[in-house]
Amino acid sequence: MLTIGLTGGIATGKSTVSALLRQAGFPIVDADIVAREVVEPGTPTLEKIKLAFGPGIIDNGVLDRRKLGQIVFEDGAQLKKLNDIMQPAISSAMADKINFWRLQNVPILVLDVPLLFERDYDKNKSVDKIIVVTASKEIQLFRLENRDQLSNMEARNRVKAQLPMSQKIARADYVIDNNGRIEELQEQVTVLIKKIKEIASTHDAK
Ligand SMILES: CC(C)(COP(=O)(O)OP(=O)(O)OC[C@H]1O[C@@H](n2cnc3c(N)ncnc32)[C@H](O)[C@@H]1O)[C@@H](O)C(=O)NCCC(=O)NCCS
Ligand SMILES: Nc1ncnc2c1ncn2[C@@H]1O[C@H](COP(=O)(O)OP(=O)(O)OP(=O)(O)O)[C@@H](O)[C@H]1O
Repeated sequence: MLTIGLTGGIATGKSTVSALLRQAGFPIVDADIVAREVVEPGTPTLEKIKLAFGPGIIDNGVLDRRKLGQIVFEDGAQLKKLNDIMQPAISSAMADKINFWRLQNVPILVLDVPLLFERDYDKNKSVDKIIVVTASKEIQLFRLENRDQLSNMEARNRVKAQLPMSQKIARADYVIDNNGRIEELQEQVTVLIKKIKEIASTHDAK
């Protein structure tokens, strides 16, 4: 199985690329979805978050993501506290999902992981090739503010919580430039899909 890591800066367009790869028939494991699943009502991870951040963070049994986001992205110590709780649960659920697809004998698997480098997916041989989706800081902030209804400062804090884009680009096998129109993004993804299929056809079964 050829495992492709898909990452980039926040709001640079990973989910948009991921949707195109899914349309091409590639199975996807999405770390943002996993991160939501592990805090569903009644989970032990949600209970830990309640203990750490107080009962006000839960509304009718459901995690108040907006409130928690406001707390953690403006205070590094709070973000670390959340990461320490979430990381083991996310990493174990990710491993289960990857294993599921391995057992299905799929030739290609895409891991959509915003924090791929921050969580060392590149170091422990979890991925064979890495795609980084990039956009200028201005475009990134503009898309983030609009998509998540954040102030400029809130958006900047979220960008700052991740490894700088230049370091992600330096560690990429393929870089997708998403500064332009969606059509231009689609063209780059089409070329990449062809390349990935070629590599998968010669990749050793693992
Ligand atoms: C703080 C939370 C509740 C805010 O929820 P919200 O719905 O506003 O954002 P969402 O989860 O959709 O994440 C949006 C983007 O924020 C970035 N992001 C999320 N968590 C983190 C983090 N811990 N550090 C840096 N960036 C992060 C990612 O680029 C992600 O794609 C949520 O992001 C969360 O639970 N984060 C911790 C879990 C985690 O590490 N997720 C990333 C998986 S790789
Ligand atoms: N080429 C583009 N032109 C205009 N808008 C775009 C383009 N690409 C993506 N967008 C929009 O920008 C926003 C961010 O894109 P997307 O959600 O795909 O980013 P992401 O990298 O997955 O973000 P996150 O890190 O938060 O998961 C979305 O609202 C999306 O519709």
